[in-house]
Amino acid sequence: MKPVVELKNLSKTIGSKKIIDNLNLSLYPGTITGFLGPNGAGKTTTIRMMVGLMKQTGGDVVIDGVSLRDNFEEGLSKVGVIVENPEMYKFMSGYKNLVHFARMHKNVTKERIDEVIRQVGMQNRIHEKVGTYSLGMRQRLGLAQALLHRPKFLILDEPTNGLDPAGIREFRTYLRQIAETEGVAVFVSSHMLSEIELMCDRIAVIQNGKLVDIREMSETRESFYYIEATPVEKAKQLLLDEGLTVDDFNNGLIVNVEQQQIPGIMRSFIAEGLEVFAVQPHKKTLEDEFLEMTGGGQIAETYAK
Ligand SMILES: Nc1ncnc2c1ncn2[C@@H]1O[C@H](COP(=O)(O)OP(=O)(O)OP(=O)(O)O)[C@@H](O)[C@H]1O
Repeated sequence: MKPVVELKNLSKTIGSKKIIDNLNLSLYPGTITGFLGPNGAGKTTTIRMMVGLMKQTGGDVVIDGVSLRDNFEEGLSKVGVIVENPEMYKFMSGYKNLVHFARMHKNVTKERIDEVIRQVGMQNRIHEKVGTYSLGMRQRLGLAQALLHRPKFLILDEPTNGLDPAGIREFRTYLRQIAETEGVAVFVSSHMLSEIELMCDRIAVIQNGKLVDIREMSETRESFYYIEATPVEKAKQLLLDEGLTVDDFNNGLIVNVEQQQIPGIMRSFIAEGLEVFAVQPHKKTLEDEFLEMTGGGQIAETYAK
């Protein structure tokens, strides 16, 4: 599939500090890519360069074949942006706001305005004043606004900040439908790993200005089991002797092992006089994986918020 957006050796140096270091990343139509990284990793700087708010010191951003370095305005005309709290006129209806924003672009028809309203499920409330909308509705109106000019690429920075779980779910559902029907490449930066896990098809992880991982969410994760047996030290040693990777977890152990190996392990435990209390599959969350990729530590605290 041809990418809609390509970051090509994108770099940003401020003073003597390399904040973004040769970033290469492609985003594809109809695909939602999450952008993760600990505080200070360089997400905001990358996004600012992708939407033309900051100039790169090296490399390029290419959107639908158009280089931001060479054809800045044409490239930017293909981008739709949603920031945390979209600016709306509260005293005007949602509809009038959209009409107002439509004037900022060429060729946005009345039919297109009606279409984006349907896409975000706002038909019933669109003629009411924005001041009466919930945060979730304002966010969806922001999404409609960003879509007016049929962007090829939609970028969302912390899109669900402040939304309640129902609002988050609604936003996610609409975003998914829009990515598919409009064929836009979506790029979402968020601190909420559980949300990224539900919303995205793939994730890109940045740390110290470098891309450290890109992976598909559908990629099968490795198989882990939680095993609780006493004495735990003896159990751990037996597993290590088998050449398995073992971590302490609560009162037991997390073991990287395939299901078919479990009966053999249980037989050896019993032969060695161990008492087994629990054996159950252990699903690693994106958070577990993220902390492993980026080294945990202070990052764990950052993400515990
Ligand atoms: N104008 C600047 N001058 C010097 N350093 C800067 C400047 N802007 C950003 N930085 C540094 O660049 C690094 C990346 O910052 P950036 O805001 O892009 O990170 P981030 O991943 O968005 O972090 P957060 O999750 O905290 O928002 C940080 O170390 C920051 O201190």
